[in-house]
Amino acid sequence: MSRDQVVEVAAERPYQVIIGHRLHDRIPGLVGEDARRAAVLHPPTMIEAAERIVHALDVSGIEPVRIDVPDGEAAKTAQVAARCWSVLGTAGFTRSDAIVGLGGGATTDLAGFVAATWLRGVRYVAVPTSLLAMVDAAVGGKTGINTPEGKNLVGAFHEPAGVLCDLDTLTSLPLPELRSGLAEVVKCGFIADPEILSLIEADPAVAPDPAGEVIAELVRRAVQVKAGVVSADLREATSVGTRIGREALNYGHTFGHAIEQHERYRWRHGEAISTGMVFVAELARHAGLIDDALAERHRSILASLQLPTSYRAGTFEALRALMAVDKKSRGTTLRFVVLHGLARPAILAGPAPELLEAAYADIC
Ligand SMILES: NC(=O)c1ccc[n+]([C@@H]2O[C@H](COP(=O)([O-])OP(=O)(O)OC[C@H]3O[C@@H](n4cnc5c(N)ncnc54)[C@H](O)[C@@H]3O)[C@@H](O)[C@H]2O)c1
Ligand SMILES: O=C(O)C(=O)C[C@@H](O)[C@H](O)[C@H](O)COP(=O)(O)O
Ligand SMILES: [Zn+2]
Repeated sequence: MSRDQVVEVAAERPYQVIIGHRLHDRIPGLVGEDARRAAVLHPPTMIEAAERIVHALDVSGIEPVRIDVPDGEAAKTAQVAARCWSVLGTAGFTRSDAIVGLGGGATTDLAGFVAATWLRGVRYVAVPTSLLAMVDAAVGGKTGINTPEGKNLVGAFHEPAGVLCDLDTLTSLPLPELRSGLAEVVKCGFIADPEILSLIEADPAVAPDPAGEVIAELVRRAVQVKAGVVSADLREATSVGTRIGREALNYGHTFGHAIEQHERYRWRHGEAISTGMVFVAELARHAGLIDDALAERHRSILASLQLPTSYRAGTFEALRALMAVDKKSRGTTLRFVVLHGLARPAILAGPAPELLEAAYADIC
């Protein structure tokens, strides 16, 4: 892709997702004219990119404050958020100052949360560096941290001022992380844009190539799906009966989040969501909502990307308990995002235990 692509997000505060190359110079502009300081939160893997951003801020007359956070899921804790607040307080961050989140989805979730909570909300710029963060985590304003009881249980909706997806950064991303990001891309294919599935099925081996044309098209399409959904239902408030808004983006996540926590975050998010999508496809098949071919398409496309499609037997009770704290639950009723057909997401509330057990047996 030679030119930058721009996807507009028309939520409460409209902003752009820019997908392209060498985008870091745009950060000072997004941080805003009023900002005197900007904090750059990043994991150890992103130190060189962080230094470049720090330099760009500095020459623009914005005082940079670099905040090193732990890698991956270890960043999404109350303790790490509290350390960030402490740095901001010591540096005298005011409401006109800004936060930049540079890294994978774990970092952008934390950075967005710190921006949402510092002084009840300051400007936030997302600079996702993993495929998963570009296509999903950095777009849409869901920010948050985990608690010992579950995934993403504390958070806020806080939209970024802009999102910069610099495809050049994907060249250093390890292949398993690229594959993990593709799970969320496949999710967008099943819930809204089947052309994504066709593009991957045409040649699954080229999909994760960070320098390829296909990945650029997949990023654009997945961001477009996410932008469309969050523009219509930012706060995940549209859900009447089986009608569904933002909850559609949670496809595969009820079971997937339970796996992540059960595995103490040793599975990547996309890997857990991959198995979660196969589980929920089997659930929909047993409920008579989709046919065998559509359920099988989940397995085949995810397996072709070398993503997991199964899980250990003998863990259902533990996973069932973890699913109970999913944000889609109401009282004691589990609610799953299912398909009623390709690109027709809906809610299945309170499926019978036999259906859940049959779907679990299918993935063991
Ligand atoms: N807020 C949302 O809407 C949303 C959506 C999807 C996922 N998420 C969250 O995102 C997280 C998963 O994101 P992730 O898969 O990016 O995981 P991650 O942030 O843990 O990043 C994965 C690994 O890749 C490394 N990395 C990132 N960019 C790199 C690069 N360019 N080069 C080399 N290494 C790089 C990271 O340091 C880390 O080790 C989960 O916590 C998930 O819950 C949030
Ligand atoms: O943006 C959304 O909405 C999503 O559900 C996207 C998911 O891919 C993402 O993993 C999100 O963090 C899950 O949110 P949660 O509300 O289930 O914690
Ligand atoms: Zn996800």
